[in-house]
Amino acid sequence: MANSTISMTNVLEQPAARTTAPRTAIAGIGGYAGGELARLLLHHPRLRGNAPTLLGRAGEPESTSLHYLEDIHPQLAVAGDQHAHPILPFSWNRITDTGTEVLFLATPHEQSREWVPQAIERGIKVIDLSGAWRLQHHTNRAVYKLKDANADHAAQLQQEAVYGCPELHRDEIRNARLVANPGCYATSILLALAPLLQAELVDLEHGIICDAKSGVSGAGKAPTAKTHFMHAADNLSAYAVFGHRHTGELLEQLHITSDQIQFTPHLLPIPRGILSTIYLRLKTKTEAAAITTVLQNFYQHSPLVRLRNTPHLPEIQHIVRTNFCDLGFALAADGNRLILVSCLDNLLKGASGQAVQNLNLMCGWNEEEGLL
Ligand SMILES: NC(=O)C1=CN([C@@H]2O[C@H](COP(=O)(O)OP(=O)(O)OC[C@H]3O[C@@H](n4cnc5c(N)ncnc54)[C@H](OP(=O)(O)O)[C@@H]3O)[C@@H](O)[C@H]2O)C=CC1
Ligand SMILES: CC(=O)N[C@@H](CCC(=O)OP(=O)(O)O)C(=O)O
Repeated sequence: MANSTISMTNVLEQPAARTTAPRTAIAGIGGYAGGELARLLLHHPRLRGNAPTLLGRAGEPESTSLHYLEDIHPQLAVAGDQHAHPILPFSWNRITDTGTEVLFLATPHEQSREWVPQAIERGIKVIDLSGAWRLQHHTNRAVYKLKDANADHAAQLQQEAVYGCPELHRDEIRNARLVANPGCYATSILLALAPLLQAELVDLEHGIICDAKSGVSGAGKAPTAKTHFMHAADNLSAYAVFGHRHTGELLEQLHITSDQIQFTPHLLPIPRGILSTIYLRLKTKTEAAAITTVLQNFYQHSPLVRLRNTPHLPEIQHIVRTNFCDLGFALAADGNRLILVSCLDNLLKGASGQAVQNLNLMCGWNEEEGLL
């Protein structure tokens, strides 16, 4: 996909909407993203009476005490029923016995890399929230140090994997067997930049700077020295400078080179939310109204992208616990220097909400169903 052909796959042929909902399953249910996925699927209007199968790690003994969703994610408890949603150990027999048609993997990259081929072999579609299948170029993927049991099969599947950003790849997602859900930072930056690059407005000679900040849940539930309260609280720190693994997603999806973009993530002392501030120069002096028109046209059929009217800019408090990405911009008086601000909830539009948006597309439903 060249810059000039970043697709606005908005209103092209839709497959017939499924009238019967697919059976779904979630692996990695104990994690932050898995918990949000469970919440969204349990309340999805198309999945009433058709709850997802909730899966823990493989081989867990059936008798451990944490066997109900309510135990791990008490916010999802049902009044009067402490055992509404059992969690089962992951097993392929269980997945096939329950008739699972779509498997969500909210698991670490290495585990997703291993399980995706096994699911596809069984005729099960996968929406993978990890980074395992997002990158087509092996040089970009090398950062994950992934190992494949069958390298040829993995290479074929890799080519088939669709990058699950609905605003960029709607049509491909509708017909996909394997959707690689985007990274959270990558989603926020891609949604801001794609319209302007498609319109060929950006002066790439001057380069683009992406200064992004994320809440701590982006790092998952296992605490580390960096995410420990004593390090993260009352603090703001840059990390993975010139080396964050989402850079590859930006390069591949925007068709730019590493010398044309600099991306620095920061850890914000809040639980969730990402704010990306993106600095660039335009090729020619441009009116703010022209930028607005480019964004409005690009997102006219994208119900989960909200454009803020200049001079208002997106803020984390307006997107937390929503499935939206909010976009806004400010143009300098010279008509040349542009600052874009993009904001989303890393666990929702940056992960689980986007995964459900992809499920909706795969089922021929409106992409915002269950997400507003
Ligand atoms: N957090 C975020 O903002 C985002 C996360 N993602 C991606 O989504 C995925 C899940 O992230 P997140 O929820 O934050 O991570 P968490 O660390 O919070 O949860 C990971 C889950 O995976 C389970 N798990 C770990 N190892 C295995 C294994 N070998 N087999 C089966 N299950 C395993 C854990 O089990 P247990 O409960 O037993 O520990 C846990 O339930 C990751 O790939 C992450 O990169 C993507 C976008 C944003
Ligand atoms: C704050 C924080 O640590 N954020 C995570 C990104 C979360 C994300 O999008 O995850 P994946 O690409 O792993 O799926 C990080 O920078 O590694």
